[in-house]
Amino acid sequence: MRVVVATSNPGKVREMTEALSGLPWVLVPMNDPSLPAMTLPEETGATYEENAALKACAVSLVTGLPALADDSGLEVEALGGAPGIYSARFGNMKNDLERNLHLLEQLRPHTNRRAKFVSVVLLAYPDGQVEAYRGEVAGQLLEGPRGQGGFGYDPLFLLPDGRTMGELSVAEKRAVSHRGRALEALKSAHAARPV
Ligand SMILES: O=c1[nH]cnc2c1ncn2[C@@H]1O[C@H](COP(=O)(O)OP(=O)(O)O)[C@@H](O)[C@H]1O
Ligand SMILES: [Mg+2]
Repeated sequence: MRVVVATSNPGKVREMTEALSGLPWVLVPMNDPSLPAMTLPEETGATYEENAALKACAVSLVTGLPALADDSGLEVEALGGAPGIYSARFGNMKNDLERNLHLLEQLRPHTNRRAKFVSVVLLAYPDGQVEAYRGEVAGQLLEGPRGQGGFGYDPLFLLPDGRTMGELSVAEKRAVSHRGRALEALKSAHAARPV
C-alpha cells in the first residue's frame, strides 16, 4: 500500500519512515514527483487531532491515497501548557533556534522546568475514514541546548536517563518519544491486517 506522508517537516518524515519500516507500506513524501503539487492547509483546529485530520484528509483527498499526518507540540507546565498546539509558531519565531531561545526566555523566571511532548499520528483514507493514535513523553527543560540530533525543541528536552532528545539516534528517539509511541500504536494496530 502506498501511503503519503502529509508533512513538510523532514524530521517527521525521517521518524515516520524509520518507525514504520516493518509494515508492508511504501511511504511517499508529499512532494514526490508522482503526486500532484499541493500545500498543507492552515492548522485552524483546536486540538492536535483536528489539525492532524485537516492535514491528512486534505492530502488523501488530493492524491486518492491514504495519508499519514502528525500534529504535535510541547506542553510546558509553568507556562500553563503552552505552546501546545501552537508549538510550530511559538512567539512568531521563524526557525527552531529562535523558538528555542524564545522558550528559554519565557522560562527564565520559573524553577518548574517540567514539560511533555504530545503527538497525534492520524491516518486518513480517501473515503473519509480516519484513525488516530496518541503518544506522550515527560521530561525537563534545560537552560541550554545539548545534542545535534532530532529537531525542534529536542536539544532542550531532558529525559529521565540524563540525555536530551537531541542526543539520541533516530532509533533511540523512536523507543521513547511521543511520536515513536503513537507510531508504535499505529504499527501494532496494522501489523495484523493487510491495510
Ligand atoms: O519530536 C519533536 N521534537 C522537538 N520538537 C517537536 C517534536 N515534535 C513536535 N515538536 C515541536 O512542535 C512543533 C509541531 O508542529 P506541527 O506538528 O504543527 O507542524 P510542523 O510539521 O510544521 O512542525 C514542531 O515544529 C516542533 O517545534
Ligand atoms: Mg500544529
